[in-house]
Amino acid sequence: MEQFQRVVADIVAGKLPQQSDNVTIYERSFEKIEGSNIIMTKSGTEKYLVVAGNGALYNELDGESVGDGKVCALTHHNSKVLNKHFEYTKPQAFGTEIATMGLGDRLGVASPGHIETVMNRKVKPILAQQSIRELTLLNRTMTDILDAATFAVFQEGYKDGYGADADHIKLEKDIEYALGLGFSFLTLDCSEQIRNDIEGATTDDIHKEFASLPVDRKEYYKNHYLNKSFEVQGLEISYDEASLHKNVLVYGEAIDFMEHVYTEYIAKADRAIDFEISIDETETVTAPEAHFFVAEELRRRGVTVQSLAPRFCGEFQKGIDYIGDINQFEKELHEHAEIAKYFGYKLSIHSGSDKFSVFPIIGKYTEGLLHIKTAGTNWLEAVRVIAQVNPDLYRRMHKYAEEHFEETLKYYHVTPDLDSVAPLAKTADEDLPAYMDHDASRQLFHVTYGILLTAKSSESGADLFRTEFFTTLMNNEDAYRASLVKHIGRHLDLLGL
Ligand SMILES: O=C(O)[C@@H](O)[C@H](O)[C@H](O)C(=O)CO
Repeated sequence: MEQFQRVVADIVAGKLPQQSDNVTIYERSFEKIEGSNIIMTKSGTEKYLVVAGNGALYNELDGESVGDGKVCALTHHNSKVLNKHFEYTKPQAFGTEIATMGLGDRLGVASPGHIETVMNRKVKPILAQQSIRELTLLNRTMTDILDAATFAVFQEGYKDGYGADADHIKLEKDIEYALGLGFSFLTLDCSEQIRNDIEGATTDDIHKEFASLPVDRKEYYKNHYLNKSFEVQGLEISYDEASLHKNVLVYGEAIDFMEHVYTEYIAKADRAIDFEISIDETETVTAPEAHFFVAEELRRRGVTVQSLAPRFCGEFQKGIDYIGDINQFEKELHEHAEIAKYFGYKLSIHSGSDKFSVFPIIGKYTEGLLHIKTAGTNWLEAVRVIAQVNPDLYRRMHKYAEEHFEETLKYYHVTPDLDSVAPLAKTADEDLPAYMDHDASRQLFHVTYGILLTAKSSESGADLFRTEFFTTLMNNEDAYRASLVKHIGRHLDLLGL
């Protein structure tokens, strides 16, 4: 810890420490608060808070004494101390007044680049966003992602607000846990309650099942929807008996679940929560009239949502551009955007990474009433950096990903043409980064992140890639930051944000 002597001496004197060969100084983090001076630093590949003085902040941070100061690891305890003393390091809800972007960070090191990307733009960052699926595949916790966001915001001196999305939550215990941790955004995944089987049912079967519903339910739906017309910005929406019965059966249980969660958790929360309904991860494409039916039912039941994610026509596969008829997509996206505006919530786009061909359409019709989610693409930019600076590591990861790809298909729906991937053995080192520009190799890495970052040697039990991956990335932090600023910046430019 001797390398911190000068840093400590400088902040004891209230001076911004000078950069040195051994210690990187994150100048925007420097804070002087009630008798304590503090700054974020990095030595080697590890980051530390360096604090001096005699205030509460100094006394409450856990760290190793160096001179008249302390050098503090980025622990959960120290994250909560920062939250206590610096309000801007805590996540917040944004409502529907400004566009928001989910910037899922599977590594816990992307947020500084994300913060730089969104500065001075018409969008707020949801820096902490990981689904239960991602957390499970990476052996990470919700606390880990909140801590990573807290330290990144402090490091960057970013005081314009960020969010934390407990993403694709299905279980009430996870809702309680996430809200208790301080998450500001809850994405309720209703895929378990949506009746995909109705899609293939015969009209007679649908009528019979509808007829079996309680009389009062049937009367309610008939009175409010049957042969009724709703006009949404020129879009005429109506429900005959067949379409009403189908929507009631497909979405009825899901809407009950949404109402329950809103009533029991969101409405009772002690702070504003951005509540998102996710019906995107289902086989059933959300027709505009189905979107309206769900939204109108939520309105009738007094449920307020800040965003809703339909399942769009075509395919929003991970890490690659839109697949489908762009003209049909434009027609339906326009209708979905008008429905969202009619009810006053943001249209949410999941798997929003890399959908460059449809971003102008999305930006045109949502007009900023938009939430767009990315995650895996930020991991792929890290893989790109590895390919650039550590070709041997890239080659070993690429080979392992190819060997284990099939295992990921139980978690993700991707259909890469792996035969189109250039043979690794025939690819020169300088051409390795180009794999991140090819759809199939992008998807190969996109969905094998968990396998790669938790892979262990069968002999020694040591991790195969993780340690070297993070060491390489932390030794090339600026390259990763620049890659994110360029790639996510391209997303926002095309969205008009
Ligand atoms: O991979 C995941 O589970 C998440 O990134 C999830 O897909 C997220 O909701 C998303 O859509 C990010 O693009």
